[in-house]
Amino acid sequence: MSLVLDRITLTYPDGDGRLTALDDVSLTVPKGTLTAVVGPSGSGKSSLLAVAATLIGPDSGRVVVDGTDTAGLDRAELTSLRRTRIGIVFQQANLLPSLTAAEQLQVMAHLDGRSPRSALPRALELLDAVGLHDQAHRRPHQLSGGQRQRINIARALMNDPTVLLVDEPTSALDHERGAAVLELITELTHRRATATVLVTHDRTHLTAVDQIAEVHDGRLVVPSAAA
Ligand SMILES: Nc1ncnc2c1ncn2[C@@H]1O[C@H](COP(=O)(O)OP(=O)(O)OP(=O)(O)O)[C@@H](O)[C@H]1O
Repeated sequence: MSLVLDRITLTYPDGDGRLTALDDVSLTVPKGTLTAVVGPSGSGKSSLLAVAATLIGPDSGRVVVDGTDTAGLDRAELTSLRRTRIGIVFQQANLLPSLTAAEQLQVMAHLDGRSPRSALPRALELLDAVGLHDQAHRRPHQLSGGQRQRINIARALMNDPTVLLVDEPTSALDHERGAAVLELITELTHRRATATVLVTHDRTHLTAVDQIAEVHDGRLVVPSAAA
């Protein structure tokens, strides 16, 4: 099992009291499978992703990434775990305007203390995997929204993560491009054997997911096998 959320409770300060964003949530995502997290606005989807990414520590419960219980790790170890085992795709691509597509990916290696030059072959391989091998030299303003989102996905895979967390990747895309990006995420999940969690409020493209986790008011309603 690559990602296990075990009885997670998360609260935020709310006036004099606390707001419960996640209430006893348990979810297991095996390698090579895709779990969609769906639910209305404010139900707790982003909170669940942030806890899975170890960006927020829960009030209680365990987050286990690739067999490692993250509760036992200090800040530096958590940073290292995030860099090496967890790929995160945020809603907006947040690409650096002055860098080419290949350089956006090479930066990830640089952050990890490796030389960008040595990371070029992997960057090109991943750009190829997301169908952008002929766009490696282009900068963000020369690319479409769908292409930018593909770079965003390729960048998250740069350090070969076991867990891939994706937040609303299709929200800035039209229907066709959204479907293509979801197809790509599904294919990469299988090919690269990542445990992938995809947060979305849009159920239209969810035909190929392995599991749908529905969140309502911070509770997981039905973790069920997808049709
Ligand atoms: N930093 C915060 N401080 C206080 N409350 C927060 C914070 N972040 C989220 N919340 C609250 O926690 C609950 C869950 O929010 P969350 O962002 O996880 O929902 P969501 O399902 O991702 O919503 P959306 O689909 O609108 O992005 C909401 O009631 C929200 O107002």
